[in-house]
Amino acid sequence: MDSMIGIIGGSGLYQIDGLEGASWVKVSTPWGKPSDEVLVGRLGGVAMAFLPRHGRGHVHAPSSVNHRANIDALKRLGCTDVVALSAVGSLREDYVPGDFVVVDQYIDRTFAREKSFFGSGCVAHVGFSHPTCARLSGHVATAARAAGARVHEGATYVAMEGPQFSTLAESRLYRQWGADLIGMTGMPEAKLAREAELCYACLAMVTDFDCWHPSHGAVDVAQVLATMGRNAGLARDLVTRLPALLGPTRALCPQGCDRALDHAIMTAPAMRDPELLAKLDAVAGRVL
Ligand SMILES: CSC[C@H]1O[C@H](OP(=O)(O)O)[C@H](O)[C@@H]1O
Ligand SMILES: Nc1ncnc2[nH]cnc12
Repeated sequence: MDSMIGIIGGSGLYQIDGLEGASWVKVSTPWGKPSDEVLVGRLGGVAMAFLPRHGRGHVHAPSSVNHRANIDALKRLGCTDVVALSAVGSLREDYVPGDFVVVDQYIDRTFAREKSFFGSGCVAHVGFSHPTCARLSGHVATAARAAGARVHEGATYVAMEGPQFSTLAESRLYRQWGADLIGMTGMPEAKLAREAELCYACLAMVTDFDCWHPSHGAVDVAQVLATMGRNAGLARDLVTRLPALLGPTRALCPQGCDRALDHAIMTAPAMRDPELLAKLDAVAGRVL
């Protein structure tokens, strides 16, 4: 199968450079509008698609990002792999602003978002014990190191609703839970990518110490933007290294991300809602 790499850019990363034949493409989805048009092109012989999560100019708040439309649009364009870039606060002493961290677990504290493509009329339960793709995450770590970043592999990301930053009590609680990083957008993006059978990896860029650290002031947007400003070049550089690592064609995912729906759908074929099935054409067409 041909590879196509989708990149979701987070706060401070609203475009990438170097795509050959690049153009912004409007993608319609049955789930509404994606955050923006998608920048589609090729790099090193591999197709790539870039979508800024908050839209160019940062117009969508964390709770109003249409993650279903974003993931559907990338799947519909033919993406096989999705790399999500995210600004995060660190909940650990040893993950400092400027570090890059490959996420491998999540705690979902969001509550005001659509979290599934499925529902009444077509019920599905995908496995999610390992929410990211280990193969893709490995390539992302390699690319980030090659670009010169300090990289940590394996971290738990707590996704909060926002848009306000956390209270001190919450920040301390998340540390006690064993969370390493905090952000507002990792969920339900990762859940939806799994439902859409996409290999998904998240590279988090530490911008601050949230508010728990006794020797650092509480996070504010100025801090996040200042760190992102220093890191955006690194982020763009590592993205250009991914095609050579993934290659133009791709073997089946060893972890089965690309077959997540094989045994997930519960609703009897005769009882499925044709309207919902039509909306699931890109996400679940393989098994419906
Ligand atoms: C500008 S700080 C809060 C904002 O930054 C992060 O966004 P993203 O994950 O898209 O990089 C965080 O989740 C909040 O949305
Ligand atoms: N401290 C923090 N909390 C939530 N989201 C963030 N994004 C960047 N820093 C953050």
